[in-house]
Amino acid sequence: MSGLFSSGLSDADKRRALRAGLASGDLQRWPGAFSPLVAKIVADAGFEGVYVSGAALSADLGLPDIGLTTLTEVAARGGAIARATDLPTLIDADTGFGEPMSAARTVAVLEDAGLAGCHLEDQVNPKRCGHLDGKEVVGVREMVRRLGAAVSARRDENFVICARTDARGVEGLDAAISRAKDYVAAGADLIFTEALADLDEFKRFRDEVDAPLLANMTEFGKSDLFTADEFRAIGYNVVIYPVTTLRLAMGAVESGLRKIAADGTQAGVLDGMQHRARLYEFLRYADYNDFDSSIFTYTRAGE
Ligand SMILES: C[C@](O)(C(=O)O)[C@H](CC(=O)O)C(=O)O
Ligand SMILES: [Mg+2]
Repeated sequence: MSGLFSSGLSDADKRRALRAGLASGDLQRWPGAFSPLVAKIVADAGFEGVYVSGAALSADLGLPDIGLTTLTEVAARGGAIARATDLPTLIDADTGFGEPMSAARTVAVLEDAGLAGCHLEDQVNPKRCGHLDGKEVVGVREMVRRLGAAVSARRDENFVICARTDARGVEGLDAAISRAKDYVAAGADLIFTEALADLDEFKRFRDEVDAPLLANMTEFGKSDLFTADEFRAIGYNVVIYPVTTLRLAMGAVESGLRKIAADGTQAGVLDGMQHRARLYEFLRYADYNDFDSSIFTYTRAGE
């Protein structure tokens, strides 16, 4: 019955797996999961890890991604998602929810919630989506302080601290690369290269930064959509599809509801739905029934 009520692996095991994936030289593909059930489908589809997007988490609460969510909300949802599978989960911690001491507390709380790692970005507070214009970054020293505090708060040395630089769109590529080097020196385990323009820019980062690198393949943003093989060919370590599952689901929800409103029945949209039977497979309904019947196998006195 392993993994029935929570993950089948310990948090420490998942963090070790995340470290091994980063060291493997193979591309790690982490789709965003906006709910624990979505994380189960990510695992079933054969991906190496799960990502929890700040943009998707805020959108799910009906909010724009401008730093309105709290650490408590993010840790609770992220923890529930992390516990839904045996895969490691990396979560978006935005700017760390405050000043450096708050960033340190953020790491401790996310560790306690069962996450395998988080990313902190070098934007000013309140942050913006990395693919919009008009964002601002803090100075390098400020971000190094943010990272240093985060790294010092970690108790499991395998919890991954990923540093994201948003500087490409603000200060240019050279500055972004130079910041990445400073962030590695400050203890970052992974560098999130945000909103690069083309594959050559990803290559430049790969050539110049001696640390695992993460590419963000968010749709409708500043970067074209490159394939997993293109990232493998240039030696990137991780690709995320942060808001993809939310966009897929919301596209289906919106068009499905319009059709039901027009037709007066769901009959015309059944084919696009996850069947009850498939849902029960993901939820392991049968295993819960077995568990239940193995617990309640008592007989009444005299029977
Ligand atoms: C990766 C990201 O930080 C997220 O919250 O998922 C976003 C994604 C998006 O808004 O498309 C970002 O790139 O800023
Ligand atoms: Mg984000």
